[in-house]
Order: sequence, then C-alpha cells, then structure tokens
Amino acid sequence: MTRKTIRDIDVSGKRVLVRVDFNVPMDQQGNVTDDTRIRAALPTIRYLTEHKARVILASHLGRPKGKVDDRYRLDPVARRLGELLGRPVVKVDDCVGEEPRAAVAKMTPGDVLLLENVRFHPEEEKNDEKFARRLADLADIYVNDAFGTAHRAHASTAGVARFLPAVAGFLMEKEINMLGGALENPERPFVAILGGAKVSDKIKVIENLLGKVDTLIIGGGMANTFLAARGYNMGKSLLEGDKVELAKELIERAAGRGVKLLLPVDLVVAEAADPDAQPKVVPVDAVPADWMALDTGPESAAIFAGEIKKARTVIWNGPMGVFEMAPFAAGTFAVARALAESGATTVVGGGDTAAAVAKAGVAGRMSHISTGGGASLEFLEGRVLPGVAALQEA
Ligand SMILES: Nc1ncnc2c1ncn2[C@@H]1O[C@H](COP(=O)(O)OP(=O)(O)OP(=O)(O)O)[C@@H](O)[C@H]1O
Ligand SMILES: O=C(O)[C@H](O)COP(=O)(O)O
Repeated sequence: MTRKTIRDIDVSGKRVLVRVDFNVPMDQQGNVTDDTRIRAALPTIRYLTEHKARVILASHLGRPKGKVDDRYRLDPVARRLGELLGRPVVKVDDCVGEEPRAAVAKMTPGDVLLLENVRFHPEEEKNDEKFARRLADLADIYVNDAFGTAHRAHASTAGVARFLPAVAGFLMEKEINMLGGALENPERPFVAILGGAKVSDKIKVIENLLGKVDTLIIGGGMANTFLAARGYNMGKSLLEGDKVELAKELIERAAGRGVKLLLPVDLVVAEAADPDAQPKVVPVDAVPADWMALDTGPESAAIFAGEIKKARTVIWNGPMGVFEMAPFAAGTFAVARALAESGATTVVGGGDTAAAVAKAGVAGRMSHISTGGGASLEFLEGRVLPGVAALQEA
C-alpha cells in the first residue's frame, strides 16, 4: 500500500490543498487543550512552505451536522497553528466560494491559509462530487495528511482526489508505514495487546490479528467477556453476555492457529467504579458476586510485561483497566512501561490508549503513537481506508 508523497512531486509555487485532521479537543473558552494533532501535521506544512508552496489547509472539527455552528469554527486552531509555526496563518470563514478564492489569489509562495470547518457543508460527509470539485478548484495539488479521518469517504478526504494529483503528507506516510509495517512485515515475536471497554468494538481487529500475531494479550473490560467464556463468574463486571459464545470461538481459533492467547489471571475488583473505592486483588475465579473487575491484577501485569519484553514488535490498543481512576491505573501503566522498556518496535493506537501512555510518562519512548482513533482500529481490521485508497500509488 505504498503511496506517492509530497517528496515525489514538484510543489514549488503551486497551490497545495492539504487535508489535515485538526479535530482537536477544546475547552469552553475555545482554547485548544491538546494540540498533538496540530503538531503532527507540522512536518508536512513546514516542508511545503520551505519548498515555496502556497499551503491551503482544510479540516473538520467535531460533528456540526452540515450547518454553520460557531462552537466548531477553526479560529482557535489557526491561532495555535500560527504560534507553533511562528508565522501568521490566515483563516477564512468558509471553505468554498468567494472568500477562500480571493484569499488564495492573494497568497504568495510560502503562505499558509486555513479554510473553515469543511463539515459546515452537508455535502462534505456525503462526498458530493460538485462540492469536491469546488474544493479542488482552489488548488493545483491535493495532499492528504489526515490519517485520523482517513476511514471516512468524504469530499475533502477522498472525493477531491479525483480532480487533482493526490499524494500523501508525511504524517499519513508515517502512520501507514508504522501500522502497516507492523501488520504486514513484523519482526517476531509479534505481540498485540487489546483492551478497553468492549469486545464488540474490536471483534474484527481480533479476527485480523489472529492471522498475524504470535501472542495476543487481552485485558481491560473486554477481558471480562473472555473470562466468562472460560467459565468464570464475573460478578457485576462490565460484560457483553451476547458475545460470550463469540469469545469462546475466538479462544478456539487462537488455539487452532497456534497463537498464544493471554488473559488476566488476577483482577483488581471494587464495589463500584469510583476513585474513592476500596479495591482488592482477587484471582479470576474469586470475583465477589456484587463486585466488578476494574483493572488487570499485578500477577497478570507481570506476566503480560514478561511477554512484551520478549517481543520485537508490539501493537497496543485499549487500556488494561479504568486507568482514569488512580486505584485502577496500575495494570495499564505497567503495560505502558513494559512497552517503553522492551526495545521492540512499539505502535500505540486509540485516543484513550495514547492518553494512558502519556499519563504513564512514557509517550516519548514509543516508536509510534497513532493520531487515529477509529482510523487506526479500521486499519488494524485490515481494511483499506478510503482516504488512503484515493491517493496515487507509488
Ligand atoms: N474493566 C473495565 N471496566 C470498565 N471499563 C473499562 C475497563 N477497562 C477499561 N475500561 C475503559 O475502557 C475505555 C477505553 O476503551 P477504548 O476501547 O475506547 O480505548 P481506545 O480505543 O484507546 O480509545 P478511543 O476509542 O477513544 O480511541 C476507558 O475509558 C476505560 O476506562
Ligand atoms: O477524531 C477522529 O476520530 C477523527 O477526526 C474523525 O472524526 P469523526 O469520527 O467525527 O469522523
């Protein structure tokens, strides 16, 4: 799945429309509270400005449902981007029509312009051809650097590529190389760790990974359904009763394929998911009827860490417990530290998992933290993302 990138084309003097994913969290006052995704797009923007392109950035923010909504305007993003670039970023109040056209006409090589939220137009999410053409009319070249939105077949992520030479930015390239490299060509042993709340979100990911990994570690809320499939009583734990049969099948499939499947052997349980709860550690066969499992226990964490340290490639999606609450964070932090110390190629996906790695203080020690939530999950399912498929093959 190799795609052409901005290195492969001449951008000098050209108007380059760059789809970025500036869908970032903001506070009530409209300040960007986490600029990770803006920083992640800087290498592409800097390369283009240094190579004298006219850089026209497009993004969505939130889900304004096809209408102008002041809460989802991109002005705070333009301010933050200007600070990070150390140069002014012109922001216009629409993404198509007269105002953007006039602003683009005024640009000189090396300038950066940010268009308004593309989702203020209902045509964006419908991947409307006319709307895609109107976006394309602003530019000579299209660059997709929005990996986080590459699983959406929208006008600015896919449709526009029909009308312009379409290549990947550096973030898109890195995401494809790191996630794709781990999946397609991993150094072995290859270990995948899945956690988070629910099995149902990640069934296709499990199925795809079972054909690729040497070891699959399952923790977090989703482990409860697997433990129930093994016959344990999970008390009041979060559990998907309708997925227990499927979990049994997946356990059998792992065995049939020679994949080592590791589930927790002990759990941190409490009467409620409460930061002031008085938790205790129990073996998996001793969850009290009125209690719930909220973290992977210390013995499990040690077993998981031992397996991770033997690995050469590790993919991780989904925390091992309710890490947002201190009494239930130890399992997740232990796994994060094991990745940091493993010496393996470590690829982390998912918004909550990325937050957990940062909270554990080891974000800088991962090989790659994906900027995609849904996009990284769909990638791990083995799907070709529409935003990637639309780009020219290398
Ligand atoms: N044992 C558990 N019981 C209940 N909830 C749990 C348990 N273990 C983990 N969780 C919850 O799972 C959530 C994270 O799961 P999710 O699958 O959404 O992760 P992610 O894929 O990294 O994040 P995102 O979906 O935001 O990209 C966390 O909020 C965490 O509290
Ligand atoms: O944050 C994300 O996952 C992406 O920006 C996509 O947003 P969406 O789920 O609203 O399409």
